[in-house]
Amino acid sequence: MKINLNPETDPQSKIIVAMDVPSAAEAINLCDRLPQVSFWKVGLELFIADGSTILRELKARDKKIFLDLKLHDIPNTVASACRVATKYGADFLTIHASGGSAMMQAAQAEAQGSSTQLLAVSLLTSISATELATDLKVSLEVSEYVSKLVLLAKESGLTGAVCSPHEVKNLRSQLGDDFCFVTPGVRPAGAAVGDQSRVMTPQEAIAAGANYLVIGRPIVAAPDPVAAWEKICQALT
Ligand SMILES: O=C(O)c1cc(=O)[nH]c(=O)n1[C@@H]1O[C@H](COP(=O)(O)O)[C@@H](O)[C@H]1O
Repeated sequence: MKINLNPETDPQSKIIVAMDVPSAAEAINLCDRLPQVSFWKVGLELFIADGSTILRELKARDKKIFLDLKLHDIPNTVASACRVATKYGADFLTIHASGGSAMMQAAQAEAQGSSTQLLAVSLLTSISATELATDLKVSLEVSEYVSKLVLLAKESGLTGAVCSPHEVKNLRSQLGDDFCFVTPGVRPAGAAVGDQSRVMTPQEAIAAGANYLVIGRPIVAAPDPVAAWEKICQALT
């Protein structure tokens, strides 16, 4: 486990591009079209299709890797999965905070001493305040619920979390500068929001205190991914 707080000032280094494509061949093509991207996220679709291939290729290209497996199971199962997943040498690996403290502690015990930092996923950025209340039957406000999950992650020994940019400012003031916040739910002005609910622009997310932004479709599904990437970088400088 290391605390990856991204002290670099270069705004490009704060963007993690989500490789949400169905095969290693497509992922490698994307990676080679965007050599400026230093940090890539491998999610469930790609990992299930071709996980070990793409992780090996990203390592060979000296890229940073966010392995987004969102593990959520009983403590023993998640700990065992973490033991195996950390062998890939990714920089970040996700588990769900809602799995509870015992699960997070067991996972952290496995990640400790590896080069992989665990991130606790709080409330998915696709979930709106209405869904939280009506579908999930949670009576707390979104910000309060996310705070509780992130504080539980910190108490369980984790040093980073995933949440929407909307919750970062408040959490940053509670947890200080030593905690790593990674925020999906990022949309450049005018981009399609799609299935995301709690979104902000890249500039707003950085201003709110995010260490890293996760951006997928606004780059990967753009007609010209290189132009989309450059436009986002320009907006951040
Ligand atoms: O853990 C994540 O990365 C994640 C957590 C979350 O709450 N919301 C969320 O969108 N993500 C991921 O971030 C990426 C966002 O992609 P776009 O909505 O296309 O920008 C996807 O790969 C999601 O799986």
